[in-house]
Amino acid sequence: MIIAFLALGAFLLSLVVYYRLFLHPLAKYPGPVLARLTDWYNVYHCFKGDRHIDFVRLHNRYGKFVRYGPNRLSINSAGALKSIYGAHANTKKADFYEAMQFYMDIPSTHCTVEKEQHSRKRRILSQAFSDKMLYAYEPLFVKTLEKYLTRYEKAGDSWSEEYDMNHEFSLFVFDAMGGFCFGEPFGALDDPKKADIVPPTFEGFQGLNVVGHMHGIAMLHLDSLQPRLKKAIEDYKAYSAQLAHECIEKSMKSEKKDPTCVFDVLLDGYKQKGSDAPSIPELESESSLLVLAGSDSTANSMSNVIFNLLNNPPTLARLTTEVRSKFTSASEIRLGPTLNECEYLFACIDESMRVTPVIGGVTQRVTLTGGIEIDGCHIPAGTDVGVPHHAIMRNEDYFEDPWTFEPRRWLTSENTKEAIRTARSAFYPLGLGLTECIGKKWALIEIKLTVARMVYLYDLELVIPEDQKHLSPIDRVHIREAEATDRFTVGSKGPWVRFRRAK
Ligand code: HEM
Repeated sequence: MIIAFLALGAFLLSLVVYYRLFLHPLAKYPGPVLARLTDWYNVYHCFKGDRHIDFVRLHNRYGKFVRYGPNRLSINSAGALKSIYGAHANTKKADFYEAMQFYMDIPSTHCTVEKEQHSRKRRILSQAFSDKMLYAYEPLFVKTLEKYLTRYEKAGDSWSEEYDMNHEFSLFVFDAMGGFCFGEPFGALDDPKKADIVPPTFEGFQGLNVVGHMHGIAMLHLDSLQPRLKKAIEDYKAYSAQLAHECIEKSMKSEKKDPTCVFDVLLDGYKQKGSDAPSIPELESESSLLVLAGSDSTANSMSNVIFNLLNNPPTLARLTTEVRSKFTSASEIRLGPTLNECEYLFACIDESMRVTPVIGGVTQRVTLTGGIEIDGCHIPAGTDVGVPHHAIMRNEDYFEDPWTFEPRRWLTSENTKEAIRTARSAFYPLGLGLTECIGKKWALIEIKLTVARMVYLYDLELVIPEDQKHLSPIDRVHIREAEATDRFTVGSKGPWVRFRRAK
């Protein structure tokens, strides 16, 4: 009897193997055999946290189209960006995003898959991200930034101790997100324990990346084998719900007329009780999304900018000259025309987001009825598709010397219009279309103000480990990337930096 069962099992398994390798609609696309057979390939790399590197490896080996799961395609081309994420793309978010349903009662905007529901949630959220509101949030951000930058004052004219900039920016951005979302910094700069919720939450999210690729893991409760996943997400859910509640209570009692943080705007919508008004559980869900979506991505982007600048001293020198010549005091560095004239600053930030992107893997979409065309290939309905951030932004079809940090590639005065247009067509750090990063303008404001003030006030020196001193800047990028962990956003370590008062 047992032998009959085993034989039947082996027969069915061989049918699945045969179908997936030879008859499946994606059978003609190349990829590792294991990935063409099973999503355990993805589960393994999500656990390992190296998807950002793996997609680069896969595309180097297999070319533009890679089948990285039985029903998943990664496509390394600008044409794919448009077909998959463009405003009129015949796609929606893939069921990867529904993994959150196992842990949260109400999906946030980011995890809402159905297009209509997503656009309703996004409409509500976007009121808080208008240009007018971003100006209203700036004063509190600047206050937090000023406080943060005093940390390095004590060094005076000699070099300070070394600081781990990833840790430094994590504390600062977490505080800034408190102000941005709830009108009050969380206090992590004074008491780093206040940010203790952050590291386990990101470990939890690495687990969520795993479940996203194989819902069966949560359905069969195998996720309890990774206790940190459930516990971290539950702790974070309780934490963010409490933040939302405190903010709602405060706002109900407050006489404040003009909104000064995201929650003020969302609560205005709630109080008006219109047909589109968000409910309290929805507000809680959005609050959990915003703090997370805005913290790790921005802190890592900031530490990457500082790493790239210090890893390429001539770029730091040029940026320092630009910033110190445009402003006569750090307090002048605010939003406005003078900041907008700092074109090299903007180019450095774009270039850093290109050469060291902070979103790993691919952001997955599924093709709808009728499928889509990508670069002349028909992709059938129901296929999970995406463009890998780390591969496309280092693709030499779009970027000359793709691994070199070269901000001049973005300057119209120093590159041809054609080269810039080609580079822009594959530039994708903040997403695209109707699901692009809703916080993108705010993120760029935070990074610009922070980097400009930092290089205005301080000279910075990179602490290079002894065994890396002989390496080229590009080698150091590879090392940084290999040491980073992809848990949807890519968390890097360092750089370690010394400060002294600007000379
Ligand atoms: C440099 C920092 C940032 C980067 C690189 C970044 C990148 C991205 C990307 C690529 C997406 C699309 C993700 C996907 O399709 O799954 C996204 C979505 C999102 N981001 Fe950001 N982000 C950053 C900062 C922020 C900030 C500061 C906020 C808010 C305060 C924010 C809020 C969001 C939200 C709410 C979504 C979901 C949008 C939707 O589903 O419609 N992000 N972000």
